[in-house]
Amino acid sequence: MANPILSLRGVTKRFGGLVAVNAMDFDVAEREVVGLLGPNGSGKSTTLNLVSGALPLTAGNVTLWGSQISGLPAQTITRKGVSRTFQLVRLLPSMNVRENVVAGAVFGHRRRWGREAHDHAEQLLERVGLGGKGDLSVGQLTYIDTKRVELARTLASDPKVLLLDEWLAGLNPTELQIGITLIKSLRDEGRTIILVEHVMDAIRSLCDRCVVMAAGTKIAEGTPTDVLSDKEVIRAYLGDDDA
Ligand SMILES: Nc1ncnc2c1ncn2[C@@H]1O[C@H](COP(=O)(O)OP(=O)(O)OP(=O)(O)O)[C@@H](O)[C@H]1O
Repeated sequence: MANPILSLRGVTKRFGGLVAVNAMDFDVAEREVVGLLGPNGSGKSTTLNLVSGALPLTAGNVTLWGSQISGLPAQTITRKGVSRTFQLVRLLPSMNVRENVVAGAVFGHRRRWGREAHDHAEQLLERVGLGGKGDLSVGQLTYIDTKRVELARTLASDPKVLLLDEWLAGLNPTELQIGITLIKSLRDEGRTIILVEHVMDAIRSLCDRCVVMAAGTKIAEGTPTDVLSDKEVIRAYLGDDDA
């Protein structure tokens, strides 16, 4: 791929005797939406953790615009423009919606304080469809709205590369459509997105390309239609007994 924004080469993570991520290689182009797929335990979240710097690599490297980011502290990687959401929404229940977003903004490449932080949080809330809800306590929010707060926090650092870890999981069909539209709009404003996702409708309508993992290893890469009809992918999802 010419000029990828993000590249993984030989990315490997061992936990004791377990190779959770095994020599993963793939590139992501600017403004591309790439789905990271695979059965439970195949190493998808760990791969996101290696890219975001939440976990150190055992081997290999990750580059952003050609310069190595693996090995840097997670906050530095965030400041360089790579930011992630978490599978379990991590909001602070003692803070209101706006304060939760401001708390997330502390790690951005530009730090903001006081009025500026407040106004920036309002813009982010507007951006994710929560305009006017900044004063609510997070306990008053619907499920999709907690996901929106999580997304607003992640957007606070204005990431070029956004890593979404099952951000659409648990949404009802109506919310899912809203969520898909929101992710598309983030791509349309110039962001590059890697998403770990199990919801096939979302994968088909969002992803330009998918990388499929099984037992830590990349087993397929291509368009959603191609990988979802790939024999090895089907076997990995169904398990050997059913193939
Ligand atoms: N901190 C850790 N210590 C030890 N083993 C871990 C750790 N994190 C993940 N693993 C193991 O690594 C493997 C890959 O896990 P990972 O969470 O990356 O898979 P996944 O594809 O994201 O799964 P899911 O779809 O269920 O979220 C699993 O066997 C898991 O038990």
